[in-house]
Amino acid sequence: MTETQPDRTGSEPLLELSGIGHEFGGRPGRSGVRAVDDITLALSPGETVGLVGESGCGKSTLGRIATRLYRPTRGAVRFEGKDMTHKPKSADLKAFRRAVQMVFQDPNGSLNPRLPVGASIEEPLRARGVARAERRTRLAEVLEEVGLDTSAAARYPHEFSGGQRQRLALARALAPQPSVIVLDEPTSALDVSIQAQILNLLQEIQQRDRIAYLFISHNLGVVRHLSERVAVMYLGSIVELAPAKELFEDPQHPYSMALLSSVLEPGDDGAPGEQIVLKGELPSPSDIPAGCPFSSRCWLADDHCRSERPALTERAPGHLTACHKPGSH
Ligand SMILES: Nc1ncnc2c1ncn2[C@@H]1O[C@H](COP(=O)(O)OP(=O)(O)OP(=O)(O)O)[C@@H](O)[C@H]1O
Repeated sequence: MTETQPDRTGSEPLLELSGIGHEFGGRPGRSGVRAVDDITLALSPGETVGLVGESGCGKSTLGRIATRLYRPTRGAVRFEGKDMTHKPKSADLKAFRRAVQMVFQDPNGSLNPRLPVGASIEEPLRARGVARAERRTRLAEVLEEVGLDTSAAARYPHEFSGGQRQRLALARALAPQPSVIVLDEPTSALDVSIQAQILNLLQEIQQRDRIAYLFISHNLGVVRHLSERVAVMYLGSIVELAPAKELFEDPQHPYSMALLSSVLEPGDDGAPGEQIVLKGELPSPSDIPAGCPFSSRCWLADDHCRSERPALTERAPGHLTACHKPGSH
């Protein structure tokens, strides 16, 4: 799709993904798993964009492409207007790697079990040649920012609880003073009460430092609470992108309606909303249906839907839907 993404703040987007496609295991003459298919999405300073969709729809792959942990098979990642995909200048790529960080569901991936956590948090700074004294100052600052005592730096990962370890992973991501953090299910492995603490912390940090978040989560309630905009993914594509409130109150794509029906609030009459149970299996990403990818499970689908893929189109300000029959029930 080619639409320019609406910008909440009116400022230049910080991070732009345009026409991103990604295949795993493709070989010349043989297509592989199409994990991400033609995604365009932009993040502005200080905003949170939620990314939701069933397991396997490509959320993590897109998150990894946004941080350039993966190089996309197609399309471009731009940071502050500069292309980071096709032979970027090494100074630009270095600035990008500092400014765009990722926090994973499992904090253990960011913390070396054999090193005191302070060393793991300082590591991204050391890699950039930041002097020792400055690293130490920054380490103390980020530990304080995530609500831990500076004495934590000398202890080892196994000495901390799961919630504390996620605070430490966040401290490591914050150390280089990023402007974007991709959060991939950052609280899913934690107890509910600890989840709330980490989510509050993320909000505090964002308000203070104006960091943009790409927030990947299965927890629709949390996504609604944290995000300004939400993108709904199905089989590697964005099928709907809208301001969070609008999406949750009035989803236009049948897939969004089904997905969000699990968290519907009671209607005006107090009766619970109707839950939509999708029929059929999620197709394999290596065998995406012709026409609309959702047509094989959509109760509204007709021949047109099965033959022509609907483009993601802006139908109301900031509200884009890829459906031939948006808003139909
Ligand atoms: N390294 C890989 N090699 C091959 N296929 C992969 C790889 N990583 C992901 N995939 C496939 O790409 C598709 C998208 O996976 P991805 O992990 O991005 O989805 P997801 O929406 O993040 O899922 P979940 O919510 O379960 O984390 C899936 O079909 C998955 O099996």
